[in-house]
Amino acid sequence: MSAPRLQAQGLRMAFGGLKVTDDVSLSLAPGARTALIGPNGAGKTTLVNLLSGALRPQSGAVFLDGVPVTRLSQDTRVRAGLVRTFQISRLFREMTVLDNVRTAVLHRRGLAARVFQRGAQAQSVLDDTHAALGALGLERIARRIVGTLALGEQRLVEIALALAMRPRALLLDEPAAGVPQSESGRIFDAIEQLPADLAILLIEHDMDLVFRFARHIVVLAAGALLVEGAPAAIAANDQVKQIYFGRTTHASH
Ligand SMILES: Nc1ncnc2c1ncn2[C@@H]1O[C@H](COP(=O)(O)OP(=O)(O)OP(=O)(O)O)[C@@H](O)[C@H]1O
Repeated sequence: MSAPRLQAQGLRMAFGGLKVTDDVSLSLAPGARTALIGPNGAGKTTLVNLLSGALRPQSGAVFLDGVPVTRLSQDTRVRAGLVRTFQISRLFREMTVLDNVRTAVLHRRGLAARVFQRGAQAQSVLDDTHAALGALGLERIARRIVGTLALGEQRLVEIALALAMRPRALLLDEPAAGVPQSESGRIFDAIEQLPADLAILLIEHDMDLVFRFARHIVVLAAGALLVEGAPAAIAANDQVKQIYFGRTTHASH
């Protein structure tokens, strides 16, 4: 059997005495559509930081296609295909959508320093740029200045940037955060169009969006993996209702 696309094994992280990641293991196959949920403070962001390399675990390991990446920097992980988007915008607001995505393509190719030189116009760079824009339906606004776009469109550009890095595993950290509900559907329409083979781990608070997206759900509580499974099983799980929603469906007798 081939290795999982993305795997975490026994990750542990504590801040002071607080166990924020408590022996967490999870596995995403190619094409996974997995959501990571849990109440505020459950440790979701910390787990994504451990997977992406923003934090080093105190113990445990992260593997990409079976290769340990635990000791690699965030940037090296990105180049290996382990890519995240951010809750906070990292876009160049004064540049066009096209130039933002092109910069990401150049970065992946290690050509970032040459962004304003002729090499940047190389056809293959433009091809990759347009492929990422097209995948998110952004060709129409490619020449617009990012700072002038609606927030929902800016979030789509962030995903295009991540896609330009040619991810094998993509960590989507609240892709619709701060976006009006009227625009969040469009973001998830775009997410549904992402390459089928890509393994995606989504952190999302909106349960409608979680259940729309996920084929598998991982529930964290107090830093530990509480339960994981198919969406229907998670929705029916009393422990999840108790800990995540603070209630159960059991009638009291
Ligand atoms: N650098 C840090 N130093 C100390 N404590 C931290 C640090 N980062 C996170 N924590 C604590 O770890 C716990 C988990 O935080 P984390 O942000 O990972 O949870 P979360 O599930 O993403 O929460 P939310 O849904 O509110 O974003 C919280 O109690 C938080 O206060």
